[in-house]
Amino acid sequence: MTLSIWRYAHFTLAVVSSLFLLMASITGIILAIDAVGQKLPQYRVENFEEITLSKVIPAVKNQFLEVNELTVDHNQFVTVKGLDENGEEIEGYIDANSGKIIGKSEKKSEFIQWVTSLHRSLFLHDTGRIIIGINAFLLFLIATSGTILVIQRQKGILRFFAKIPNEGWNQFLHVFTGRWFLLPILIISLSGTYLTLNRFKLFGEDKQDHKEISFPDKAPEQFEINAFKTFQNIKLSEVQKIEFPFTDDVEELYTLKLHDRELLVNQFNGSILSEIKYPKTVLLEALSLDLHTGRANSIWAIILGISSISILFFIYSGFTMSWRRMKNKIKNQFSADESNIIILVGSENGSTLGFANAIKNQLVKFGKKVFITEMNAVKAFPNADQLLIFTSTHGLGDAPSNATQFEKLIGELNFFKSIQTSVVGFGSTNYPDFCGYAKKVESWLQNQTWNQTIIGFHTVNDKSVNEFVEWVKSYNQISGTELSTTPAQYVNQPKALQKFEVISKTVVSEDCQNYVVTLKPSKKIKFQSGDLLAIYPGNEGKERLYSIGKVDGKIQLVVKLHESGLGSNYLYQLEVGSHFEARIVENKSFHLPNKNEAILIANGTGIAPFLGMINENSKLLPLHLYVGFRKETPIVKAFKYSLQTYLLNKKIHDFQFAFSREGNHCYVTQIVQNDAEKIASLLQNGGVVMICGSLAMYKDVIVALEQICIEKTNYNLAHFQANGQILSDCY
Ligand SMILES: Cc1cc2nc3c(=O)[nH]c(=O)nc-3n(C[C@H](O)[C@H](O)[C@H](O)COP(=O)(O)O)c2cc1C
Repeated sequence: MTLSIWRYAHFTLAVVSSLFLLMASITGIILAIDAVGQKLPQYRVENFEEITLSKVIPAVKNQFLEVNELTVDHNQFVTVKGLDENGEEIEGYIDANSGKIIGKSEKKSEFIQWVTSLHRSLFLHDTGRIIIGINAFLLFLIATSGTILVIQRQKGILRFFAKIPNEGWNQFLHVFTGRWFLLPILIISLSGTYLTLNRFKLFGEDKQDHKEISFPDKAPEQFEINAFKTFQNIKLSEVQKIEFPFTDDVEELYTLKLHDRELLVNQFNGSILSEIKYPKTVLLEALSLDLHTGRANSIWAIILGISSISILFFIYSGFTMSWRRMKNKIKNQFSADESNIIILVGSENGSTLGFANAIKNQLVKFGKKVFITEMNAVKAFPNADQLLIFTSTHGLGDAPSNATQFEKLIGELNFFKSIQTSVVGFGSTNYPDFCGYAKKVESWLQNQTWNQTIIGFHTVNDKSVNEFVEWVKSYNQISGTELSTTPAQYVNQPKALQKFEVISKTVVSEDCQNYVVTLKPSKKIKFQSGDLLAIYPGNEGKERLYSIGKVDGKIQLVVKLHESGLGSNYLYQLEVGSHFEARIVENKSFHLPNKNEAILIANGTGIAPFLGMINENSKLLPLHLYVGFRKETPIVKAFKYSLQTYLLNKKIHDFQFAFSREGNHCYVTQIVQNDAEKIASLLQNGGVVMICGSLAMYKDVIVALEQICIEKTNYNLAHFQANGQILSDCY
């Protein structure tokens, strides 16, 4: 809970100030580069730190007819203003040892002036300065709340720089840069805030005036300037500016503006006539300017520039993470009180909620009354029969922030009837206590009188969809539901889409609603038969997946046109030659193992990946295809025709068709059963069985295979499943 408060604070502050921070970072990078660039022409003298005014002032006076002022800038370059021997006005950098001009003083370019003005005040004068000042302070708060989040995440200040487990590129980037750039960002934000406050004199101004000086009527004797004690004691490095006396009038003085004080010095004997010390606010302002602009030190200027770049990274990675978190929201079609299945979710960053939502949506489609909520909202749901708990682990074996109250609440509640439960732990083996919190949840449930565990504790490492599908399969078996066991169904984050061209498409008939569509990716991409093509029809963000057969390097899909099918209608209405966007989803668990004999079992459109696998079988592995259709329609005849060609090329060893409405009047399960001996020996010799098509067919085939295993091998089907010899992609 506390974590959430800091996270909300961090996020809200970032949202409020992001546009300003974006502008301030980009202009800050430019100004940092300028600050480094300014130091490149070297007008700084070697002995800058040692040389005193008793050397510099006579040297300068020697070179010019008249000297008005001498300034020393933050680059330690000395500029003189005055008149040359010809009485011409002159302004330039000098060598402080000789007083000679060594370079022309240059004004800042218009571009840099423009950027500076945007950075400081958004061209809005005082109003702009206030806005920028507020944002500098917000940056300070963001950095502070971010530090607290890193400390909480790393479990203590002492572990601040401990290894960051890999939780995705964005999170890694955010935490990594956060730890290294925290200090410069705090300095940038505090100095920026101070400069604004000081500009509006919010710290008061206790600047003194010089005291009244009484001058003699007659000018005293002129001593040698290099003998002035005052000038001998002041180094050039202490000076900001020297204003020279205009004439040899007795009231004309040297005004020495040093870093910490201002002196009025007698031009005849060097005595100090008045001295005022600058107030602390002025000293702090100079320090803030040095720290905020990097003007005094090029290494610091480079650090400031890199820190500004890091702020851009923060904005990008922070918003990407938050978007992912928010994307997986809780939405319910049924109320808590009317629902029979309750899904409780413990999730910090939203990925577990993504898995839970995928299950909820499917169960609702199958007509179940399901309610999904966070674990902290657990209660004695009046109509609940089943409690599915999906939880991640955070900290070091701790609860995610929306599950922190669960232990207390579950200890207090009673359903007064038996409730079926199943716990799935989401975690990462990068952490010492893998799924530690989920394990605790499982043990708390075991202590409840009402608990009836229906599936043993399952874990999912690193958001692995394949591991999650194992739980889905167990759930399907126990509950009799037909939730999708296609891993890609649970992939949470759609990646960048690619363009595909429609190369050819067959037409459907009254007899046959299946059609074949061939596609070519616009750019070269890697894919293979058994992968999936995800399409997004109707711009509604809905995803539809189709099994790919790679035939002659192109994507071949076999699709059944459903009357109100979103995906099948979308693909069917695409013209040959037109383009559309989709993405390939790698489906490693349904790739043809490239050294084994294989039995391929399909019904209907499930033939698609197998046609591709056979086409690609350049190693001439012995492949046996069993496929079921209703009737021998023209499209099925075309499949048969190409299979006969593959037979001649030895790309397939044999194939059998089952027709449920004509011919041999049987289902594919039956032709599988007929070949029990062959299947048993293939499995015992390490071969694989791949199944693609409807879930109903899958269930029947699995029963048939179970029987074959028991009767004809020394093992049950689970043995071959565990060996990775039974692969499926059914829907
Ligand atoms: C700060 C932090 C601490 C974590 N601690 C653990 C842990 O102790 N044990 C574990 O198995 N996984 C740990 N994880 C991994 C997460 O549980 C895992 O990535 C999970 O899939 C995240 O789910 P969520 O996005 O729903 O929060 C941690 C992750 C983070 C970011």
